[in-house]
Amino acid sequence: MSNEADNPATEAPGLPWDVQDAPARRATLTRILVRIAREALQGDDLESLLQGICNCLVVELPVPIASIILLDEPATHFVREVWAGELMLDPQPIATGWPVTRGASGRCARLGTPQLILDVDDDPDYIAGHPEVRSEYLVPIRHRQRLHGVLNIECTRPEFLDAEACAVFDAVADVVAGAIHFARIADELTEANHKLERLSMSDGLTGIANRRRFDRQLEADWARLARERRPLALLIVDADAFKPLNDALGHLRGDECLRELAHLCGRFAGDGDLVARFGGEELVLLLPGCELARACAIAESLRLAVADAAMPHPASPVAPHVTVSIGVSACVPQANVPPEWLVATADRAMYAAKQGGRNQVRAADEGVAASAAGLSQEPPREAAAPRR
Ligand SMILES: Nc1nc2c(ncn2[C@@H]2O[C@H](COP(=O)(O)OP(=O)(O)OP(=O)(O)O)[C@@H](O)[C@H]2O)c(=O)[nH]1
Repeated sequence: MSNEADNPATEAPGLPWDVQDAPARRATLTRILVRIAREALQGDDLESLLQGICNCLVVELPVPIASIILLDEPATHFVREVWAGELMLDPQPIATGWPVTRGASGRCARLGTPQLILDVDDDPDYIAGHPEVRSEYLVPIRHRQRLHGVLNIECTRPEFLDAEACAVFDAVADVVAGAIHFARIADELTEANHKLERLSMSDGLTGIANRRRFDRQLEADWARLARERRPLALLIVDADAFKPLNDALGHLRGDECLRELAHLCGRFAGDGDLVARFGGEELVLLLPGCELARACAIAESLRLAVADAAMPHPASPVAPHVTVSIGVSACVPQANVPPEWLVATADRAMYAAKQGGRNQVRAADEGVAASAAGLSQEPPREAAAPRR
């Protein structure tokens, strides 16, 4: 439920309404329509737009309560109410979900037709919201086939709800329906954009981050850790003899193997770390705050975990199961060195692991063995050229 504390409508109940003065009535109703159309076109967001419409109705007409009650998607419950005026009913029921089996508003939603109640005392479904209300008009807010809610107008003067006034409220409900429809389209577009953004950052085969996401994360972590003067480590994990695996067992089995490798890598990534598919059969782990010795230990544990998974590889020159070669690099980033330095050095280490016979971990800096901790943690002033 929504109502602004400083809502002008609550201070200005309906203006005098002369039933005899037809031209004046018509002028007022026309003015309302124009104002409401303007509100619908210019509202910043749906909530303030609906509030503006309710305020307008209460300020201009002998209407102590005007509300717009919105339905959930299957149209079985009212879930939100925007109102103006002097509502004396506890707003809580709507906030917790008001079924359409209750009240005159519920009847309007169920039947999908306007409900004109000329004497609220005679209506078995009417639930009092204000002691002076004598009549009520409820209009479904519908855009094409979709029912969005109900416009509720409560009056102190029964004669006010004549055919002309009801026709104006029907038009108001149409304007509200259009505004809700376009606001929901805008919400759906925003959601679709977020989904696209997520998709454009993930790898379709394995579901982990893709190269684009890795590049962004590397750049961001590099800049942040340069400021914090903390290390950043990178593991490049390359499946051994993957072409022979594909040739022997088929590409689908190769795909499955990549998914399993991605899953295994994920087991070694903590909060703030990133596992990504770098390309082809190469995966990467980016480990902010991690020094070379610890990164090498993680790489060794990962290598053993892959061996333990015992994925069959009948064509491997290394073992009867799938194995990986891992290159590790780590440094305290420097702002004047590009982050590609980390990739290039880890890549060279991975290449050294391949040259050394595969199924092993090598650390950066001339392919020194993984167990050799305490390597230089400072990147050179100029980035080494990437291998590819
Ligand atoms: N099934 C499958 N295979 C892929 C995918 N991406 C790349 N590959 C294959 O991975 C293989 C990589 O082969 P190479 O670069 O020659 O390396 P390798 O056979 O793994 O040999 P080493 O790396 O030297 O151990 C190629 O045959 C690619 O077709 C993928 O998404 N699915």
